Amino acid sequence: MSAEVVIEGLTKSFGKQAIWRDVSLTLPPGEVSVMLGPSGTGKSVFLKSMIGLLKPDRGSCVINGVDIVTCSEAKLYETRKLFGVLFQDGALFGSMNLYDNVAFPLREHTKKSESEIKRIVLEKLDLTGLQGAEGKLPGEISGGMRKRAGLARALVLDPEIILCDEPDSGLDPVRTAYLSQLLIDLNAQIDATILIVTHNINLARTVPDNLGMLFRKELVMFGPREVLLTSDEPVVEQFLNGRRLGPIGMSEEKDAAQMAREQAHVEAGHADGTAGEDMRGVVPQLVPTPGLPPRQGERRRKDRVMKILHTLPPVAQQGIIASLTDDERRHYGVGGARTGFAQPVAQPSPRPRPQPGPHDTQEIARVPEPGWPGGGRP
Ligand SMILES: Nc1ncnc2c1ncn2[C@@H]1O[C@H](COP(=O)(O)OP(=O)(O)OP(=O)(O)O)[C@@H](O)[C@H]1O
Repeated sequence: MSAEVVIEGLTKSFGKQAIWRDVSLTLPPGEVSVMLGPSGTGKSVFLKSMIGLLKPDRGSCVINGVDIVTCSEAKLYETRKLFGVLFQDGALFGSMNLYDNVAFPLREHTKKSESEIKRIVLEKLDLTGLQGAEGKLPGEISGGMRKRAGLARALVLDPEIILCDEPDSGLDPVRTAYLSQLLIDLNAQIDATILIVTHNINLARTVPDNLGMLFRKELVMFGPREVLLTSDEPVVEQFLNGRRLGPIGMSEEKDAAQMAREQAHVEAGHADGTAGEDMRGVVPQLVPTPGLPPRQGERRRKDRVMKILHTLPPVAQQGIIASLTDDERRHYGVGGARTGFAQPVAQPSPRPRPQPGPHDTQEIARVPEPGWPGGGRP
């Protein structure tokens, strides 16, 4: 089960400090989205605003027909039950073992019997790879296990929407890779709408269907992963490449003079702190572990993205088409037969900026019809 989240004109400030303004985006049902942004751009504030823990100044956030910005306390309480939230530190109670931590929302919010609670808790611990660890205290387990326990607890009320605040923070790259796979597997199993806030470039490049970025108190972009992964937008490019060179500074945005000085420094042959490779391009997205069902959100996303394909920059279109199977290409009426596995989109250098205006009509998808080849369509 999954819900759509429609956010329009959301604006938040604390006193005179504006955090972000006029944020509008839709989290499509059952799809995985990632929100990027330098530290302090208000990503956590955004998540808290989505569940009504913080009150935005204006705008709306509509879930199943309920605007959580303006609804009554009672409606807000009801709507919050649709959410499972993984906080940065797992937010576990230190004095409770994992079993009791995971059981907590069920004991608080439902009238389920202890035997029913046991069944659910053990199922969620199993789902997150924590079987056998139920007797441990949070202080006795690793950071990765704490994250997974936080995720198990976020799942017990069968959420339609899962929010994850920096699920990778404090984890090594290998544990982060496992966690990324876990999120995709969970999405395949429960079809929840997922929003992940992260700084992790690898996770951002391989996990989500959609990517967004907050910067300069605004939502710079939000859209299909292929659009941001191939974007020329300086702040997106800088962030996804983890470069010093670009508009994002150490504490805040840079001024033009500082950017020009840094550009000259790099042009003079000095390193800018990265391995030097250009990480732009559409890399293959993670798929569910073999044996799990296909992601319904991914299937729906293909239909959705192919309908808007002609509105996207050509290089993003190319990335989307490259990821389709031959059957899918025939179904959507795009491109020729597939010659190999989806390749990262090669970027000519220097890369021309996407031009507004009509795109190659060969690459424009027709609206999909019912009757998906090979079945399995929701
Ligand atoms: N309850 C609050 N009252 C006042 N200011 C707050 C409150 N919560 C957050 N802020 C401010 O809002 C800004 C954004 O904070 P937030 O934690 O959302 O950033 P972030 O993008 O998640 O950062 P990071 O990536 O470092 O976790 C910060 O300047 C912070 O001090």
